[in-house]
Amino acid sequence: MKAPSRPNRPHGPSRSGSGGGPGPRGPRPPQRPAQSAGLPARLLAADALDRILRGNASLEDAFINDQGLEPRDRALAFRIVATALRRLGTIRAVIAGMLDKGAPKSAPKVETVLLVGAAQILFMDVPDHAAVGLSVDIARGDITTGGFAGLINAVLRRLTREGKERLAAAEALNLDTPEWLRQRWTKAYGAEKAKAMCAILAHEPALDLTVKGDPEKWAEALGGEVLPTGTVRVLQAGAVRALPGYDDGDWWVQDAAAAIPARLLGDVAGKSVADMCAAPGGKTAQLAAAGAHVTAIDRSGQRLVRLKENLDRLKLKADVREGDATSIAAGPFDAILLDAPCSATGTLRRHPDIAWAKRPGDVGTMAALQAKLIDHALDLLKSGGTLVYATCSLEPEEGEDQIARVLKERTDVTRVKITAEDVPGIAAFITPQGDLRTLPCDWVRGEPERSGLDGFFAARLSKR
Ligand SMILES: C[S@@+](CC[C@H](N)C(=O)[O-])C[C@H]1O[C@@H](n2cnc3c(N)ncnc32)[C@H](O)[C@@H]1O
Repeated sequence: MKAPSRPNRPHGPSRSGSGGGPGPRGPRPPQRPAQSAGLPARLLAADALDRILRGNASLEDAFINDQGLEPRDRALAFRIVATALRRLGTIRAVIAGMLDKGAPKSAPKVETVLLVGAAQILFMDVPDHAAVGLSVDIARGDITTGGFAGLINAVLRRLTREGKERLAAAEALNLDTPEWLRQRWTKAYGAEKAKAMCAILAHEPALDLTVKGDPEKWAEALGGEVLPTGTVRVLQAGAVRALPGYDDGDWWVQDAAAAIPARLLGDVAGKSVADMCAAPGGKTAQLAAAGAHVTAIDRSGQRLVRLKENLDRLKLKADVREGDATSIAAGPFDAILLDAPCSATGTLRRHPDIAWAKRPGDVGTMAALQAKLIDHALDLLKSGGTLVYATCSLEPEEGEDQIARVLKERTDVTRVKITAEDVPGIAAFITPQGDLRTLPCDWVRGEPERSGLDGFFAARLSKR
């Protein structure tokens, strides 16, 4: 069963995977080829996955050191790792069922190589012999895993034969979303929504783009469709940088939900607007493209480098400032967008690593920081100015509860209810209180890969 990831044919090896008769631990691993065309992508995938699972790297950061790799190989490596992370609980259960003593503890990278191979065999349209053979090649090329090449070969070959039944049994256990998150979502949104959210997280999301010009034109050029909010959604066509319009700065990657908050500030042309937690700059770009004088603030210098690169590519301008938004001296501003740092549990479709990196305590830690950020943002706002607060979190402590607190504590602040007229297509996301709440399972648009959007919360406040 090769599902539910989207088809992906790597330009891979032609090796047969046959390696002679069985050895003491099962079939002998295939002979190592002189050069396998698909190997660089798998090596990068194994290295990145290892750094995520054992080095606490984020999915994004794990792919920073990929210089020199073909964009096509990089894109394939990324999809392998994202698939392995998206289905981590299930794949681990399947592998555990085939290893009496579990993966060797003395060589943790063996598990990584098995995960990389299993993700391809179970969920991607990669020929089985390529997935097995290249995993064995990775093992042989690493001193810590070389001695386990036979084991890896045997497990993965068995998986090609028995994967379907083993997958069905493991999938029934719902292991791909950590239990603490399932419980939280059930409490906040009910069992049915929580189940639907977990279900959509198993699927690779489409590529969402915010375009500078006419969305219809770009949807046609990229083979995508225009969503009700104006985002262009494309079933991913490989490397993003190779798509038409990238080099010319005609669009940028931004989830459909992430594109809504900046628009809740209304017409910002000519206004002074602070983007308080701005990097890597998706919302700064929206504000600048809408004609605002943007001050883009972020505490991370490294992330601001990316913001500047993004603005340069898009030919947009902002006053970029490195600083702590809980205390920075700036403004006052006509309007402020506070896209606050958060647990990011709304973005698991695109960042499946987050599900395994976060801990329950992170929600409270982020909520405390958000409260400080909101208070300072309000202080930097002109009287009569508008603040839009947003987080890509599904946790009420980082959304609804923040607004309830601020409205209770500050008499100089009122909620300006979000309405369906603010942004086309958002009516279904407006809460009874007049805030915005999207869930990953919203927007069912045919097959799951075309559906869904990030989980976001947004509220609009005005300072008297
Ligand atoms: C959700 S991301 C922002 C995404 C960005 N608005 C966009 O659309 O591309 C949160 C950002 O907050 C920044 N951040 C975290 N704590 C901060 C603080 N105290 N002051 C300023 N920025 C902070 C992080 O470095 C990160 O770039």
